[in-house]
Amino acid sequence: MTLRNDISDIVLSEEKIISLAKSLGEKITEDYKDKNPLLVGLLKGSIMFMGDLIKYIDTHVEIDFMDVSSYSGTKSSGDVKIIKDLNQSVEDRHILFVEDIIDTGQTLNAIIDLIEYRKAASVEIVTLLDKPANRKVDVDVKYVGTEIPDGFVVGYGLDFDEKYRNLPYIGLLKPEIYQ
Ligand SMILES: O=P(O)(O)OC[C@H]1O[C@H](OP(=O)(O)OP(=O)(O)O)[C@H](O)[C@@H]1O
Ligand code: HPA
Ligand SMILES: [Mg+2]
Repeated sequence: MTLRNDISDIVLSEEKIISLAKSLGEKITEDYKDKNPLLVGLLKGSIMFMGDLIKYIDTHVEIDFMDVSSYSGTKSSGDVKIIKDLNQSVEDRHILFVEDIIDTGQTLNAIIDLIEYRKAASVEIVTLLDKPANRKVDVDVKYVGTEIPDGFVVGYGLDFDEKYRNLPYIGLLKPEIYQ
């Protein structure tokens, strides 16, 4: 048995992910020229997307990470825990959050309030995946790779119970794996 056996459909191939990262990177390059933005990846899901995205940004950027978590299995507890905070001040910095997926919206909603309170010059979000069907709180997302329908996806950083992050594509997890 391979990991592929647990996936019913490939939602985004490796090639498609790279082409989305490239077009998002080009837009970000235009919008952030000479602003030296701080790209903040939310661990752990954003690891692969951060790595690919920054290759296509052709202006100076800095990167940092926050570790936040609210999921147990396929369900958000709604309680967003900060496990690791930023290593630096965001005051007067242009902050761009880098996310793998926006689902209920609760993770970013909680973190954006905190970063605005810390007096960032601007705060925007880039996400590879947007799953609007499941939204519980509104989040204003400036850069979206692609929208996906409802269903629990894994791979390319996204997990189910810490597994499947290492798949090089985004796949729909078979319901029998988590039910
Ligand atoms: O919009 P939401 O419903 O809040 O879901 C999105 C968040 O959930 C996942 O993180 P998770 O809490 O599973 O932590 P992880 O990145 O370490 O897997 C994902 O990586 C996003 O950060
Ligand atoms: O569909 C998903 N898959 C993995 N992690 C997630 N976190 C929010 N939604 C998802
Ligand atoms: Mg997770």
